[in-house]
Amino acid sequence: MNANPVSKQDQPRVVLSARGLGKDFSGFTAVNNVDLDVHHARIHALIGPNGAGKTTVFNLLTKFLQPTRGNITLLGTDITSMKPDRVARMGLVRSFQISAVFPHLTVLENVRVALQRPNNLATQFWLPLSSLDRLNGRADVLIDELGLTEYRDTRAADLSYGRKRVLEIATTLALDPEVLLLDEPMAGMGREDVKMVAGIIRDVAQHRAVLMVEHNLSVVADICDHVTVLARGEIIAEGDYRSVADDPVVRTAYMGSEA
Ligand SMILES: Nc1ncnc2c1ncn2[C@@H]1O[C@H](COP(=O)(O)OP(=O)(O)OP(=O)(O)O)[C@@H](O)[C@H]1O
Repeated sequence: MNANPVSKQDQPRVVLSARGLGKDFSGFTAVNNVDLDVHHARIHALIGPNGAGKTTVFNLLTKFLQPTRGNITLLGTDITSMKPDRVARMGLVRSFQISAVFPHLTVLENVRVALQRPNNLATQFWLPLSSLDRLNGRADVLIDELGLTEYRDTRAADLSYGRKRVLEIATTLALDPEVLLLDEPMAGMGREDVKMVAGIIRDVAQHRAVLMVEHNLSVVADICDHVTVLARGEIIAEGDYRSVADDPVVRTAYMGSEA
């Protein structure tokens, strides 16, 4: 598999897949028989009512949890028994709901710190910050890509909540992932921020796969190419948003919930 950006005309290729994925917690089956194919340059949503098993699936894919059953393949390699850090280095990176940015550093400094990691500078803490100047070029490209140029020298603490989330996505992209997992990227955001972050995710997905858990179904309808619906740990429907939203099985599963 190559890691080069692929133009939109190219056939979407599967970069992450799961087969027969399952997880039991002391006899309770939280996830069962989940098959998933995540494609390059597509946004794939994982939705479902509370307790459906979405977070557990994320934890299984990123290897924070070991599956009870099934297997997971990333870029053609079986990662079922791998440790999370190795999986992240292979290109499967998760952006956490709780922002992982340093509040007292500027946008530029935060992105530079994130860029140290793939450059193996992370252990060289004694280096002065100025020695990271050579990372400025790449940092600026990333900052520009995510629409943060005008906030380059703003401390993360002074950004709006939405921009903080974008900065957090920028630090995740510093690892140049092939697959980006976003855990409720719109959680707690106002309408304008939701619109802005949705646009950013769409841009980001031009060159990589995005799998996101999202409760905001209008965002899912707007930006997601493919939707998988989980209920009680199992897939009950999948397809484009319209087809799953019209599915009576999905409507029943969401009854009394947000749909
Ligand atoms: N470590 C655990 N031990 C026992 N049960 C667990 C554990 N983690 C999750 N569960 C159970 O597994 C089921 C699925 O939980 P999960 O958090 O994956 O759902 P979810 O779809 O992400 O829910 P939400 O939308 O509310 O975040 C729930 O019934 C939950 O209580």
